[in-house]
Amino acid sequence: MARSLGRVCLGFHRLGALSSAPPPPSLLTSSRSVRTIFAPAILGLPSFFSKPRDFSLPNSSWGSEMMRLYKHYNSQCEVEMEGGEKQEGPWQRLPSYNRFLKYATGGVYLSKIIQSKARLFTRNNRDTGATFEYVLFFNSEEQKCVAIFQAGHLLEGPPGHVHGGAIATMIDTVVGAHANIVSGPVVTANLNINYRRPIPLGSTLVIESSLIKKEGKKVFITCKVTSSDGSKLHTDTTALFVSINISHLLLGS
Ligand SMILES: CCCCCCCC/C=C\CCCCCCCC(=O)SCCNC(=O)CCNC(=O)[C@H](O)C(C)(C)COP(=O)(O)OP(=O)(O)OC[C@H]1O[C@@H](n2cnc3c(N)ncnc32)[C@H](O)[C@@H]1OP(=O)(O)O
Repeated sequence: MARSLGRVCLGFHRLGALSSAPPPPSLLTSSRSVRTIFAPAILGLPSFFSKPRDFSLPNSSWGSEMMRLYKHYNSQCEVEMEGGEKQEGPWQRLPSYNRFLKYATGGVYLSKIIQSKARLFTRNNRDTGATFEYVLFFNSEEQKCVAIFQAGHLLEGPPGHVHGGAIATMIDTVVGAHANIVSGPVVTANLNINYRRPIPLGSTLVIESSLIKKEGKKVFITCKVTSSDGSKLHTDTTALFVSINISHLLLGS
């Protein structure tokens, strides 16, 4: 698949955090790169706006495995050419904010308080390291998405181990981001997870998704959760996403 296609932006995270009106649908499926779309000049924003926090950057709760894997993929986001010139590498780190679209209501009545306080489920804990610590990378040539995930102590299900719903949340996040990059706005229609081995709390995991096929409105993706060294398979998943019209989320149908 053409590389430019994979350089699809998730720029509306940023837009949603800063703008007072929903971005035009054309921006949501733009094929411009994350780096390009995030430039304040393109958004027409004055430079005095403070940047919203990007949760996918390292913080003090990240353990050595999390940091090792982060550096491994991050170092491949930009490569140095002969002569010292820098170029985009095979991987792209996807920034992550805690709200995509500030004024999306899903087409139903939401009170002003709910609208203003709504936050992305996986990015809503102020106690860093307690729940979902993760960073996503995308490789457009290989059509793969990889998340490095450190499972915090508040995600307990079976004693000492991660709750299956928390694992499903992370899988949905990775395959959802992947499907969105491939196809624009989508929702999960089916998520089929085989839980093979329990995951100890505090573990660092690699979640890797691969595109199987696109068929009209449908996107089929598979996903594996493994230990950080790849030696243990914790889950394998097949997922189906279906394209939606973004205006349904913004305005209702
Ligand atoms: C969300 C907006 C996008 C923003 C994403 C930003 C990404 C940012 C990056 C990262 C961060 C986080 C990322 C998180 C991601 C999380 C995603 C979620 O959790 S989404 C919430 C849970 N999902 C729902 O609530 C869906 C509820 N269901 C529906 O809305 C509908 O049922 C829908 C749209 C899935 C299907 O609606 P119909 O059935 O009216 O659509 P028809 O056009 O008839 O179906 C299209 C094709 O799909 C098949 N299909 C539909 N549902 C199926 C199913 N469950 N199993 C098998 N096939 C199914 C149908 O048979 C049809 O196939 P044929 O074209 O005829 O071949």
